[in-house]
Amino acid sequence: MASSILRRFIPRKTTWMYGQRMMSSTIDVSVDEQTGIALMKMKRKPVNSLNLEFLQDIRNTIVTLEQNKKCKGLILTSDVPKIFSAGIDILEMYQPNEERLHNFWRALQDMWLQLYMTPLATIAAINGHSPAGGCLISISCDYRIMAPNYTIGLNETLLGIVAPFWFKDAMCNTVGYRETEIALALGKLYSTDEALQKGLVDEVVTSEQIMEAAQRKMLEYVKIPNMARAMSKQLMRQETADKLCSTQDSDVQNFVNFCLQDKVQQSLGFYLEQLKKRKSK
Ligand SMILES: CCCCCCCCCC/C=C\CC(=O)SCCNC(=O)CCNC(=O)[C@H](O)C(C)(C)COP(=O)(O)OP(=O)(O)OC[C@H]1O[C@@H](n2cnc3c(N)ncnc32)[C@H](O)[C@@H]1OP(=O)(O)O
Repeated sequence: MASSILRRFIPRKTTWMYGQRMMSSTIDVSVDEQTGIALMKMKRKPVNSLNLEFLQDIRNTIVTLEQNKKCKGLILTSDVPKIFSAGIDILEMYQPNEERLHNFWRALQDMWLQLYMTPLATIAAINGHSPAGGCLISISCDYRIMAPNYTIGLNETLLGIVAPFWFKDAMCNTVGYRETEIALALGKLYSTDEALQKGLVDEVVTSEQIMEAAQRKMLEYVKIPNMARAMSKQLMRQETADKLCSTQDSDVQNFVNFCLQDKVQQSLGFYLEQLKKRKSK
């Protein structure tokens, strides 16, 4: 179902398959062939930040699962305690190599298109903080369950950068225009309870219960006739995905030009320093 545009790029082969288990250095995947449910655990320490290779691994894994006739649903979670994903690896944007910067953004676009449009049912079990790119992964799933006392949101403006239009579109599709407008301007990181109240997540359960809750909800999804469920998702999402598909090259160029600006580099450097200082306090 994912359009042929989404399949233009052959992902790197860094994921190994052993029976129903797939492994890479940053991802652990198992598939329960009885239920048709796959579990993907992100494990890029220390904070599951999204660098080029990790993004390629995530996409590669989704493609492989889509090709597995027995797999119908995918639960995405983190193996890193208290952090779902810290979003983009800021070191990819700070003092970058220009060619790698191009490839990095392309990999982010491709991962997003694959996840957003996958015919698999997807549930994010958000068992830790989920800022920026972590929030994007969450809102690209069909359903979100979050554990208490964490934060989630598109906080890009706090770093002196801007969420691209497709982050904005995915957010708008989840919480609506006005809430997105406020969230983006303020770089708002929602607490779990606020996120539930605004519809950014669908359910809150304790960390101990989150996997069971995700499995339970996923069984509901995979019970629905596959094609009808996948086509209803396409109906809701294709327009948003097409907007990026038709402008991928210019979006890469805009991102690269934006990142290379002195002001943006200064902001990123300052933000990285703050992160380190916060740690030493
Ligand atoms: C015309 C317009 C064109 C369009 C332009 C587009 C512009 C770009 C758009 C970019 C889109 C998305 C952006 C992002 O995703 S940016 C990333 C945003 N993420 C964050 O702000 C999260 C920052 N991190 C934290 O808040 C915390 O680390 C945490 C996740 C809450 C975890 O806290 P912790 O106390 O458990 O761990 P901490 O000690 O802070 O971190 C451990 C080490 O990890 C480093 N680190 C944390 N986050 C990142 C990251 N995102 N990238 C790289 N490195 C990160 C941190 O510095 C520590 O490192 P060290 O051990 O000190 O070396």
